Amino acid sequence: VQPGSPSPIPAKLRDIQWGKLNFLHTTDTHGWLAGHLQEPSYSADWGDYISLATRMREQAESQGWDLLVIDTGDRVEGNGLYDSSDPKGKYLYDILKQQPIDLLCSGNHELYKQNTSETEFLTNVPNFMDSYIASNIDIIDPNSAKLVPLGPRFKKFTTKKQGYRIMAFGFLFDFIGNYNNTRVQRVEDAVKESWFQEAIHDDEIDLFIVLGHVPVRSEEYQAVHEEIRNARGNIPIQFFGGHFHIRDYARYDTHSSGLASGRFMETIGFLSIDDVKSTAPNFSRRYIDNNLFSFYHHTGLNETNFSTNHGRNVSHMIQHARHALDLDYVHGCAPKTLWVDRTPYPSSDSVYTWLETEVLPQSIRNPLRDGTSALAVVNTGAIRFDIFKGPFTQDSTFIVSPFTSGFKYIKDVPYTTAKRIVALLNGQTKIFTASAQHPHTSYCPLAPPEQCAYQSGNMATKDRQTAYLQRTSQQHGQAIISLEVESDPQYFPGYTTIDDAGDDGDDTIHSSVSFYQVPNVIPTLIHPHSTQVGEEDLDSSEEPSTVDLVYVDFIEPYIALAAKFSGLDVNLPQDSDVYMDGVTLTHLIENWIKKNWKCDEATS
Ligand SMILES: O=c1ccn([C@@H]2O[C@H](COP(=O)(O)O)[C@@H](O)[C@H]2O)c(=O)[nH]1
Repeated sequence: VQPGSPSPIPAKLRDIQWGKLNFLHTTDTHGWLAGHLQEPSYSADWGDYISLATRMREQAESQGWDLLVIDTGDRVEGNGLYDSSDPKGKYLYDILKQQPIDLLCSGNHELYKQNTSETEFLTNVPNFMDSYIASNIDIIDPNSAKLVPLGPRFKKFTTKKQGYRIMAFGFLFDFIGNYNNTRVQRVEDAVKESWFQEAIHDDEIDLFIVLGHVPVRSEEYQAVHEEIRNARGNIPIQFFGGHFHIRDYARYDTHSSGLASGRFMETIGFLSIDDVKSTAPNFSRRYIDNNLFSFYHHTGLNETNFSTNHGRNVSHMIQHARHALDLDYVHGCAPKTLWVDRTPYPSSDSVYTWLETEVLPQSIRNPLRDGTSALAVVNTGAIRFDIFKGPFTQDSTFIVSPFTSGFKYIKDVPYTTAKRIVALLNGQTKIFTASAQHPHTSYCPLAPPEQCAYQSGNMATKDRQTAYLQRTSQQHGQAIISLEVESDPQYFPGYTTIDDAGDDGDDTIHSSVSFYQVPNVIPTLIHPHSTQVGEEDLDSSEEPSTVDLVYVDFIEPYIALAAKFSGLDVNLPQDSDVYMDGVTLTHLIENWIKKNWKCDEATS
């Protein structure tokens, strides 16, 4: 663990159930290799995870069983350890590669920017060699300028102890937001390729493993499942997924299942199959809270014999990197906790309400447009994490808002049209999220990813969810999107997952936390600033007739689409301009906090 990280709180735990074949799974770690320094439940770091995998592998192998380690992508963007260095990821890749990962693949965040995907290709793929699978991603090789596979399309191997013959694939969902130096083939098309058909017809296979940065309930995985089933009947298939940042476990049939292991190093997913070759293989899943209390419990070890030298050294590497990046530097102190979706929006504890009532009105400004009102539109997915009461550090800056998008604007838009654009972006028709042809699309580009799981309505135990949601919406006037289990004062709050195997998947027995729906975008009307020195800003209670429509440039394609539907005659990007040169949402938030959140006894 990192110095200063909080000790885990002892809790009642459910055991893991070992099988002859066992897996540890991470996904959507987004640079959180130091663990959570403000949350005891998730305070273990990548070094501790290395110790866990080593100890569990030792124990499995001593019984003649196998253990495989899997990661399903989005390892970058979302934490100071990755985002605050120059170049980004200066320390991350060396730390990541310390864990012997047996199978890994790319997420969408590895592909948003040219330099990220090129680093993936030139550094991370070689670090993991043939374990890195890219079944549907190509990249323009920066050396040859040729389009080549990002990594091998599949991996065939035999497990060390049981000798299971495995064929593994590694997919990315049908992502369309990648930079133009990469090509993502639709999964539904990739499975029709001859290399895939040959691979699934290989007779010398006991088990297929499909890993992917793909939600476990998705059209993409349905297509892979169907293709393998059609070719190979009842052969066991184990899927590992991610992207929606949720814990989830789907049973597709008696011989296949899919595990999703959360986000941000909160969860280490465990899965076992016993026995792959039997007529009725038994699958067992567990979502392990990422802390030493859980790790000691599941290995039967303790603080004197759990950590390996290698694990401890990696914790030191992380500590050194955090120190070099000055991640503990305090910019200010939050007077209270602000939540992404653990409180209704709008409300005084919502990070979005804080943004739209305080940060944006006081920070969005273009002196050249001082006489004009602005409607600032920020996508809710641009905010990645909660802000906890207390010190707001250099690390927190990137945890909350890691992206490098600036602000652009369309000038002099009729205010009614601007409001219509916002309404469309937030619309129930879901034209920007899902369509009639693809109601369960994995791509929902505006809101935080966990919201997409709820938007697509494609969750476990749907009937129970629906009944519950109807009841709670009536009670609270706003949709709550998680199920509550009985709350019990002897438990502290945390994940209480309901999946296709029931409600006993989490290792730690928690009391439940409610999650609420948030819109795709939040609009903030900013009244004109005075152009005269010393004059007060104009106070306008009246609605403006026109506004500058200001937005984070990441959402420009969706603004363009909504503008078209709203009858606004603009051609983007030609008709838009930079609103605040070189300023990102991250800068705005950091500067506002420096000015407004002083540390004193009450807040630090
Ligand atoms: O530059 C960016 C990139 C992404 N976003 C937001 O993030 C989600 C995707 O998050 P995942 O971790 O891949 O699930 C996307 O929907 C956007 O809302 C962003 O705002 N800016």
